[in-house]
Amino acid sequence: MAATRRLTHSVAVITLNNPPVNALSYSLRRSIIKEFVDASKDSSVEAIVLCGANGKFCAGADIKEFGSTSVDSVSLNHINDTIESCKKPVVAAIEGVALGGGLELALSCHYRVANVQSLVGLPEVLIGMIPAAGGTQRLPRLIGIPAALDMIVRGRHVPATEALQLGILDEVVKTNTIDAAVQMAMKVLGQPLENRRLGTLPVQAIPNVDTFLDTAVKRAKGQFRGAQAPLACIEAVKATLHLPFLKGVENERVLTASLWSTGQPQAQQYAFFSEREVGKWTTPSGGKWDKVPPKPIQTAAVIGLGTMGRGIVTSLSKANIPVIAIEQDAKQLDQGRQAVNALLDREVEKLKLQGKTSVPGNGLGSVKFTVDLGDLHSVDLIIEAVYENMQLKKEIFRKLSSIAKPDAFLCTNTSGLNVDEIASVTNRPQQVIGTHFFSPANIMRLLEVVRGQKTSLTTIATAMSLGKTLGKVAVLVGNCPLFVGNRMLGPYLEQVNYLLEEGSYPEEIDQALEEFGFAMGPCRMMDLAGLDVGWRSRMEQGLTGTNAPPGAPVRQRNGKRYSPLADLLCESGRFGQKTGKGWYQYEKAGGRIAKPDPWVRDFLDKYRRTHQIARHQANSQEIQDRCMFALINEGFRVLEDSIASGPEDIDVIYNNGYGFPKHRGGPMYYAANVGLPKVLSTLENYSKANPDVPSMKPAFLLRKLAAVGGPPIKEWRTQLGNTSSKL
Ligand SMILES: CC/C=C\CC(=O)SCCNC(=O)CCNC(=O)[C@H](O)C(C)(C)COP(=O)(O)OP(=O)(O)OC[C@H]1O[C@@H](n2cnc3c(N)ncnc32)[C@H](O)[C@@H]1OP(=O)(O)O
Repeated sequence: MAATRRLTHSVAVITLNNPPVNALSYSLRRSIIKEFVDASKDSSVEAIVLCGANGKFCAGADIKEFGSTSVDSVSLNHINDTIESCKKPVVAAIEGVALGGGLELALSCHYRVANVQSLVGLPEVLIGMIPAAGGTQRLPRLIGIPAALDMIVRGRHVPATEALQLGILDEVVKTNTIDAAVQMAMKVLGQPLENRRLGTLPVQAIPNVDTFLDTAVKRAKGQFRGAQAPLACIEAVKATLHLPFLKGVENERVLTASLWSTGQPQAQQYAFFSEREVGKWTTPSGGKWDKVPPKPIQTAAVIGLGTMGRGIVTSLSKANIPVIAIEQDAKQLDQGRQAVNALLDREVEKLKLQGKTSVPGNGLGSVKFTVDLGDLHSVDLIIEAVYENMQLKKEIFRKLSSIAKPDAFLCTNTSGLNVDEIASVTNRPQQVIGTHFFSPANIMRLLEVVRGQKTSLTTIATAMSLGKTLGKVAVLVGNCPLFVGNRMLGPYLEQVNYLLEEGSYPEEIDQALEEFGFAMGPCRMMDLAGLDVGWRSRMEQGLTGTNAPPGAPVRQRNGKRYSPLADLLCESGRFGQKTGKGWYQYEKAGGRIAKPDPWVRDFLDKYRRTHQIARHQANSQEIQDRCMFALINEGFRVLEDSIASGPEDIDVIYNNGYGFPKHRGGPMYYAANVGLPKVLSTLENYSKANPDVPSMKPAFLLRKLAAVGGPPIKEWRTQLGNTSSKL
């Protein structure tokens, strides 16, 4: 971890070296300032270039050091001020990334030259912080308030070509970035530096700035639901209008301290590192992510071009993997082709915006559409994405056994069916694995990789590596009904139904959980997913419809409480958005604007009267507690069953697949934060009052952890002890 210095002509080239991303750790910062001060004093040096080792400029402050004391004696602000005030020209040579403190360092240089492939940005907001080394003060002075605010509040990684247009960069080159920076440094020798010192410049005035900022605050409140960092970012940028530079930087410090006291940065940083940890999978048999090499996937196929299949084809093509897309007849193939082509056209537009049009074939893998399964004989990996029907899936896997080449991997995109049962009909169960994509599959980041009993380590490694190639966060889970995410959703939605029965209306429940921070409340989510999906499954399980036990009480099944509300809605043709009616009404079938429906209120009121249920209108806190604690309790059971290997895995699944607010870290991190004894006692109270709701009976592991005072989440794994692992 050091900065090194060499001389090229009369230019000192200082290289940041702290693998893997040259994060600005305390020791790197110390070394930078030493090399920089030496270079500025050295009379043989006329100019200075700052660059990063291993093709990366710098990914910012070392996040691992946040919260630790005694590392602030060489602050990044001090380095930046020293660089900016240097009398010799300083040029940043940006390769790979210049993010967070990395871009702030570059902004304090007098010039910036970047490689065309590089990305710049101030993504601190994504880890619950604001840029606090002058970034909120220098960037608006360079590119104006609107463009700076957009970058800072969204934490966007901006491609070099766009950064050049915005005025962040002075030059973009295809190769030899450091040489180009040295050339730039020599070219500007002798030119005045005053107007290159961003901290000394005024910020450009914009008309109606107050209205503009108020709108930004309103938008951020709506979009980020309870996350404080986006609001603090706006506050920090606003300061450029009325505070001199140094006061603005001091304000950054105050805002950072105040953010830290909310606990949100800690939660988001936990989420950041958890996403990286889940890639480092292990299995009880000794399989490990860095010991088992994945097989390269050069070609892939997707069977079924419904909503999921279309997204998966697009995702593979985006990753430049040639895909064969299969449907069962010409009509459905044609519909699928049109839908996929529309999605791919949008991807091309995005690539154009990123200046990547020069990549051969636009950087997208080719897609061949066919109805002939025989075309799959030479592909490396096949993803079946037909609808959730075990018999249909088995029929396809039987056929694939004889068609696919012997070493091809067979994946099933199921949201909860038994992967072992599907694998059992093939001649290669060791090469069968579940790949549970989330809709829309070309956008959603989560991939649950479901390991069957016979799935080989190579198959796991290959599926996990494919997830990474597709830009997803892949989490290895065990095989049980509904896996992790959907299994936990069961008790959560059960509570939603009970709250509706007891007297809450859909919009009240959604409001409470959206206030909690969920991207979408559960009733809107059910409407979006389609209420008929659960209804069919309940019919198959014999809980409702013609298979239901004759004479069963309406609100009980097998001695447990049961809510028939969603069944009744489906029986009256209300399947959600697709039919224009569900828990809400929509402007048309397929419409997206949810409006409270008087019909639903009337239906719920009548239902309560029929079943003589006294109305209990739960407040937001009760709604949040019951739904969240039901979800968390099932999370503990998932851990007990070793379906997920740790709480981080569950949190990553919920943050990336279910719209859980990242500023709360994830459901299990939230539980640790609330305090496990409190979660336990709330569940115990509910359970005592409602013995017919077994999902709320506190999980054994929750009791065990609460009994030792609720240790920090990092220690939970050691408490898991010997479980019969499904991983
Ligand atoms: C006064 C305060 C001043 C400044 C504030 C800041 O600068 S806050 C930090 C702002 N920067 C960021 O938020 C960037 C975070 N990193 C990323 O977005 C990605 O890691 C990156 C750089 C785009 C690289 O992505 P890639 O997919 O290539 O790799 P991966 O994410 O797996 O990261 C590789 C390993 O590097 C570790 N790491 C990344 N960034 C940091 C960081 N800033 N500090 C510490 N460590 C970092 C990451 O955890 C990975 O570690 P590993 O042990 O290999 O899992």
